[in-house]
Amino acid sequence: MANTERVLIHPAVDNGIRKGNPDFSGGVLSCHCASNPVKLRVGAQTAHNHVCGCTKCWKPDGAIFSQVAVVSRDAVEVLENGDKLDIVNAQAPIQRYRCRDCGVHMYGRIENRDHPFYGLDFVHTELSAEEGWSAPEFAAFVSSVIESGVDPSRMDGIRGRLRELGLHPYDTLSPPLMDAIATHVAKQQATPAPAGARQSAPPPPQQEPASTPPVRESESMLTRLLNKLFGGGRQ
Ligand SMILES: N[C@@H](CCC(=O)N[C@@H](CS)C(=O)NCC(=O)O)C(=O)O
Ligand SMILES: [Zn+2]
Repeated sequence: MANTERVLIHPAVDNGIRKGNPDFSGGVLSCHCASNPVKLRVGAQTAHNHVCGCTKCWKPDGAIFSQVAVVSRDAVEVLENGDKLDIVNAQAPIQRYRCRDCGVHMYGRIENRDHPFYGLDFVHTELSAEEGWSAPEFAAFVSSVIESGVDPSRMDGIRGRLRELGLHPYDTLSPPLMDAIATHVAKQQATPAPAGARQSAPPPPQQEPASTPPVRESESMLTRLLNKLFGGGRQ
């Protein structure tokens, strides 16, 4: 059993996860500036809150993970000091708006209408004083923390701590979100499913190795899907 003592994930979850309030209807997020903070109204409850280990999502000082949720873009409104916002990377699938003074990311927006998550903005609800925001449900892009400098030898402890907290660790997104993405991409491409995939029952065991899809082919399909969604140059 890996030692999960002193493994810090994110301040919002390290002391246990607070339940969300289903009747909660939003609040105001502020950046970390002591004067003239950027303020953002998020006028609805968030969904799919999770911790993310990727290098792109904003993390508070000392945290290995970010905490990030989605909300309809219609519910997001910059209230004050919006002139301090810069886009971190205008080419990224998610355009993250950051306060140029304190570095806090206020929201991430997708402008590509073909993206499966178009219409949803990404927000860090810990930036709000209100309580009742949807609780984090899982951990995404866990292996990616290594890209931020975490020693690979710590991964068992980190995954163990996430499980203790009830945040199942995934190296991309959770299965429901990956399924939603794949469904969107399949509809967009209108690719006819292979005959075997259309069967409702599993096909009988194959005798001929040649009838199994070649590994390289299925790898490249997955790679194309991941690149389309998250950008980057996966091989
Ligand atoms: N291993 C990469 C993963 C980056 C990644 O794909 N992040 C996901 C989760 S936030 C994404 O949707 N990225 C799109 C973007 O950053 O615009 C990293 O850590 O930088
Ligand atoms: Zn992320």
